[in-house]
Amino acid sequence: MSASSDASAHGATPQPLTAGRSGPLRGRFKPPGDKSISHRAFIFGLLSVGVTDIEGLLEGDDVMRTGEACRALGATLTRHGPGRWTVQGMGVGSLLEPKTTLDFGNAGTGSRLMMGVVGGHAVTATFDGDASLRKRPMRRILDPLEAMGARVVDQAPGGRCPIVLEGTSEPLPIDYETPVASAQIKSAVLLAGLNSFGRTTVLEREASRDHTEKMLAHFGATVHVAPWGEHGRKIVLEGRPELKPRPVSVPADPSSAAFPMVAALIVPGSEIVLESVMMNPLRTGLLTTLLEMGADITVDGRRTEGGEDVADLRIRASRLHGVDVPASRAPSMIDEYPILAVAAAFAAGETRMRGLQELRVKESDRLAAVAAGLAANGIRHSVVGDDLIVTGGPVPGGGSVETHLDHRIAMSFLCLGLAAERPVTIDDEAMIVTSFPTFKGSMAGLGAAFAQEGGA
Ligand SMILES: O=C(O)C1=C[C@@H](OP(=O)(O)O)[C@@H](O)[C@H](O)C1
Ligand SMILES: C=C(OP(=O)(O)O)C(=O)O
Repeated sequence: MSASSDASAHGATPQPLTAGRSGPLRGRFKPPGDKSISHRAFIFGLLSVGVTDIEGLLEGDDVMRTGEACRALGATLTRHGPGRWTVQGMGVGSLLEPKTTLDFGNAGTGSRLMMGVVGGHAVTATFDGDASLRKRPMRRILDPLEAMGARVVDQAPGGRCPIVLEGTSEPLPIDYETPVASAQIKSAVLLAGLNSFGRTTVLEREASRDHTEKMLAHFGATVHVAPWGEHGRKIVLEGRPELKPRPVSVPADPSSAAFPMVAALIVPGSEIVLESVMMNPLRTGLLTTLLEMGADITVDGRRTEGGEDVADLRIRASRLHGVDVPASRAPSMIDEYPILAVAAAFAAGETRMRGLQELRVKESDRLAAVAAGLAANGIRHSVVGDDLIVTGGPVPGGGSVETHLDHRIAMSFLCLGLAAERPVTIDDEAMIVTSFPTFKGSMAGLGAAFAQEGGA
């Protein structure tokens, strides 16, 4: 049960990749489907009776692992074309016991949301994943699930995967205040609460992404969301709804859009358009921050697609300046700090990113991984408590970056290399498939080519 070393933890030879100085980026494309909504599309398909149609699904490894888990719990998943899937569901209360371990690979969201599903059903399942997932804290999910009546049969030290979870056929309705702003904790509790005879309440001090609440309502559950405290929310779910299949159209992922967006800002002469990017206000913290930094980004054609606001973003290379990013903004851009640090490296003056403690428990310790990557490339920075401070200026580059099985570290430092003085190499590109499998092709379409080792 011990974690293997990072470099070979996905069972394959590491694949280094190098990014050198690029000419101007030009062109337009629609980033891939949102990862959060794609996981949930499969899960809500499983929990509905009948056939759910999905379009625009992100076919990244993380989401495919969730799909496999849905199959193991009884759903029939069929692919009809790129991003087009149907799920023949089982319904709340009617899941099958999985015969094999649910292997979630690199996926925190998939594993944690599915723990909620299993915890609220009369099934026992084993949860596991790669060396990165095995390091991530799961007590934050298991604690509320135990309060609802689920039982942890086995767990690795510190409440980590592999975990054997025995769910309950009648989860107790609870009122639960999440200890950190986390859509994964909130979602696990709500998904477990679906099979409860009572009302499940989740309280969060800072609002986190609200895709689960929106999709619960879309699939026919009764869910009330109200403001709570200064920035928080109270979510109340009535248990035992019969979820009805509803079509899901997955909008483009703002967390994936972030990479070409920052690349276009820092590579001189660039001008690109990113089409139909989701503008859910609980996901747009990076856009807000980049605009404050002086980014030339125009938001055109605001419209609604699949229940979410979307827009086309026109991004032109810009002279950025440093800003102070408040901790209260973190939930709306939690996955975007590595690429914001890259933007900050090219901005005049200091950028202070406050309150990044949750970055320490992502696919890697992102605070440490970003700091190491900045150091390797000659960028002035410091970590003070949970704040990251980056001082922009000429970016020497020339560094080798350890990605620690973290897709966002990999893509961020490749983008850095496109505008640095010397090429930047990452130790392994393999994890990029978890969230943005078409990253290299999309970037190449804009004119940014990366080179395998020896081919630079
Ligand atoms: O619910 C989700 O889909 C996600 C929630 C966030 O995690 P936390 O809830 O742990 O902050 C985020 O980092 C992750 O990429 C996706
Ligand atoms: C944190 C992330 O994902 P997850 O928690 O699902 O592994 C991410 O995609 O940046």
